Amino acid sequence: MIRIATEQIQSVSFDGETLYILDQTQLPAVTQYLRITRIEQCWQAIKELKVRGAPAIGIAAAYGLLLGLKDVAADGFDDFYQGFQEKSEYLASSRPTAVNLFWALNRMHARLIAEKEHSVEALRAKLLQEAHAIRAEDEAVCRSIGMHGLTLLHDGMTLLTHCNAGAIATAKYGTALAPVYLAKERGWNLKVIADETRPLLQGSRLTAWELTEAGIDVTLITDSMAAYVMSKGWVDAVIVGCDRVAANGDVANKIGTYGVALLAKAHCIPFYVAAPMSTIDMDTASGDAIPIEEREAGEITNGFGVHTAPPEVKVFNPAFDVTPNELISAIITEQGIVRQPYNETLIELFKQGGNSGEGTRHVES
Ligand SMILES: CSC[C@H]1O[C@H](OP(=O)(O)O)[C@H](O)[C@@H]1O
Repeated sequence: MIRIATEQIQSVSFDGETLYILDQTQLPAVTQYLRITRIEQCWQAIKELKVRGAPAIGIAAAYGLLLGLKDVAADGFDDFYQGFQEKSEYLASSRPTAVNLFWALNRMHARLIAEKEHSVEALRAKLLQEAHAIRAEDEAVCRSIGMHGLTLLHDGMTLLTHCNAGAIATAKYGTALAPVYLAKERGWNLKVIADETRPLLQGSRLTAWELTEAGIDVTLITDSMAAYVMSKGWVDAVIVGCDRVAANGDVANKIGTYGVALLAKAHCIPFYVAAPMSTIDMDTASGDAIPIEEREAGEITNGFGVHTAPPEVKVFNPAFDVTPNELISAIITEQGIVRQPYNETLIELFKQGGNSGEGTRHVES
């Protein structure tokens, strides 16, 4: 195994010509970066979870759009805009649940419209600026989520998390794991219990890897052990990421999150969701309107190349589930922490200047 400090890792970066993506399907055994020069490669990397995690998907899509626009030979705005629409809608078809994909594409669209008086050459430069801004802001957003998250925690706590909402799912720090990284900076000793998170094992392959690399105390468990460790009193709080927060506070996150939330409720354990404002979708009223991605059967019947079920067996493989807002103790955002009633507190948050991308809805999930 190649051991490098996680702070050196950049899940997504762009040098103006090439998009570099940390291939998360190869972790933890191999740390390798994909060199992406075509929009089709970006689409495939998102679809196959080579780049994954709502913020990282949005950042990759913003850069992937720039790669696609290299194929758009346009002298005037109208031709360029048509090409932009086509490339944006193509990227929007890669995965349906993580709203950051659409938020990032909408934000690039808003910048294009705002700058429409400029030449096509200038527009390309301004869209590159916007994509870099999306990435740079995400790093600051995640650090701020970490700072706010720390106000809910104290030294010596043990947190249970599900899936991976860590540094590699974002520009840096992560969302759910941001408080863990900042706690280490502060000299605290937080412990993490990580669900392996079937079927794609983001917890064992990614969270356990990230935290081990960072020298943070992490214990890996199977998803089915979460109830037992809670019953033993070993979990002080649960903290997870999200892929889309509806306007009423319902949260779509990796499959299995809903069950963890029910377990936390049963054991009177706080259940926190770390959510960048870019993942809060005020256009979606409640969780039942969030599109849930269904993925191929092979991820379950022969995950990682090992046949563990008859190949002809029927399979249901939703990649996400929805945790009803009443199971969520608090939502941690970069602008602060909100609690029930979420249908009111989330609106207040955006009135304070949230970055929802509303009003620029151009690609729909
Ligand atoms: C910081 S977003 C992390 C979020 O995204 C993951 O989904 P996937 O691995 O399919 O991209 C998971 O739901 C995480 O909580």
